[in-house]
Amino acid sequence: MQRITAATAAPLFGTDASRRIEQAAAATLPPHALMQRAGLAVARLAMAVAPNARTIWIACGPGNNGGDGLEAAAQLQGRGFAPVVTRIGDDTRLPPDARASLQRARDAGVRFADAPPAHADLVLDALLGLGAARAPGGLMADWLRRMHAGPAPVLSIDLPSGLNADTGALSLNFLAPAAHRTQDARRLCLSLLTLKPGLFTGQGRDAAGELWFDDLAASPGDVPLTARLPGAPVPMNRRHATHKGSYGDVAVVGGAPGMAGAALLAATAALHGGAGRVYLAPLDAALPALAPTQPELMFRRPAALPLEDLTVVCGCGGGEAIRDLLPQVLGGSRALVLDADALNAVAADEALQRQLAGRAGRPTVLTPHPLEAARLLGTGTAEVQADRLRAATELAQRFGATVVLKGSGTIVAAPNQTPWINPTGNARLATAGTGDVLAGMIGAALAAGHEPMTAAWQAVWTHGERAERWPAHRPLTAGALARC
Ligand SMILES: NC(=O)C1=CN([C@@H]2O[C@H](COP(=O)(O)OP(=O)(O)OC[C@H]3O[C@@H](n4cnc5c(N)ncnc54)[C@H](OP(=O)(O)O)[C@@H]3O)[C@@H](O)[C@H]2O)[C@@H](O)CC1
Ligand SMILES: Nc1ncnc2c1ncn2[C@@H]1O[C@H](COP(=O)(O)OP(=O)(O)O)[C@@H](O)[C@H]1O
Ligand SMILES: [K+]
Repeated sequence: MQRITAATAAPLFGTDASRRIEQAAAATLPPHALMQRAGLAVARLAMAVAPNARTIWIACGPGNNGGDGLEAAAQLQGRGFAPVVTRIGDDTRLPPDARASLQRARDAGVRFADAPPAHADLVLDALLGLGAARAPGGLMADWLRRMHAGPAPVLSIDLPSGLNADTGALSLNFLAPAAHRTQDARRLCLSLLTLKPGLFTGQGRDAAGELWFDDLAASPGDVPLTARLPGAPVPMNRRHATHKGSYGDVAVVGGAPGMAGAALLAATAALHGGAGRVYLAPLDAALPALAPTQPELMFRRPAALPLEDLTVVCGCGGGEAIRDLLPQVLGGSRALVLDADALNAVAADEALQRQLAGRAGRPTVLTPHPLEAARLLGTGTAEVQADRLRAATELAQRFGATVVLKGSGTIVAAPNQTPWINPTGNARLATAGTGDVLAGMIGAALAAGHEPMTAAWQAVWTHGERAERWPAHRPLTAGALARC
């Protein structure tokens, strides 16, 4: 069993892939062995979380997720704990593994109750796992809301019940409204057999909490991955015999009147991200040609940039004015990061879309937030958020570019490659300008010579990790994030 952290590199398997792995593993093992391993893993983690627990409420559902809970109940009872099991479902329809575990729990003397105990020191959510087919309702919904509103830690078995393993969409939102979050009890999830993408994106991170993994000693074999966790980037090795030209030139094009700050943030981030030289080409011609707090930045007119030598970060604070420059930028830039207003302009113009797709082969990274992604796909934000992996992959395929779909569990996708899901970052990043900082950081990584997917995930990982390291009592600003 291992704790999953930001530094964990691991394959992720969606529902179908996880089921294939489970079937292959079960075929080589004695009957019920996998569920016994699952129950033991759950019991071990439960004992570590609440070693002095007097009452452990285990809420079991009608399928094999419930079976894992029953197996854990038997294990805990045998170790001197006092689990109380409440169950939903019809005994005659229990799958064989779960039925065997029900018998073991009964044989061990586990207490079964019709209603949850009035007080529990730990709760195990074994209601639904991979088989969640619709939103929990009735008694199941009541129990889920009750366990997540209470003071006891909640350990979800395999998945928080109702969380879609593929998308991270939560069919019953049992999370307290954001303003009440300081009162949340500890939340944990022990993912079994495989790690699932939905745990890392959408509502998955909030629903799961602290994440643990046990592979039940089963190998994924040759089942294709659905996505990956990247692990921590290895810092770039700067050789002594290098110079500023070795780390590439970034030019930021953006900053229409009233929005100069966005371009300045991106340029600052590119500089602090290690670019050899950074140019700032504001769209507001009235701007002074110097940023006094950032004298390293060199100001140029957009038309004077030698695009074919540059990594261009385009769009930050670009407003409407960016549209007229896009044909040149798309056609000429050696490497390109398209953000914000540049993405909106592309979304509104089919000629620009064709030009963007025509860059295939030249490094290109698009950094939409969900609304920008929705505009590019011609759909709505809710549809994008309902399946972030699919939205990012579809955009990457459509435009032949690397796509960074921002938000909790940022997705990095590229044509015909397994997507990455970024595990770092938090809601302190929900402040104006942090996206501009990310675009600048990706620009610096591209300019240093990383291929686009690597440049993107490394910058996204680092950007999120900076927010996690930021002291809890100090608000994070985009300017500070750019200078970390
Ligand atoms: N076999 C093994 O050895 C191992 C199995 N493992 C474990 O098995 C889990 C997968 O088990 P599973 O396939 O039985 O699915 P599960 O999540 O229990 O749910 C299916 C049941 O729920 C029902 N149902 C669905 N939605 C509902 C709703 N909203 N409200 C009410 N009911 C609802 C659905 O009914 P139906 O849709 O048919 O009406 C069906 O009865 C996996 O996540 C892992 O924990 C692993 O530990 C490895 C070892
Ligand atoms: N709740 C959150 N959890 C993790 N990352 C977040 C969260 N909110 C925002 N971010 C990150 O902050 C950045 C915001 O970018 P964006 O929406 O473009 O903002 P802006 O346009 O103000 O710069 C993205 O990298 C996004 O992934
Ligand atoms: K569960």
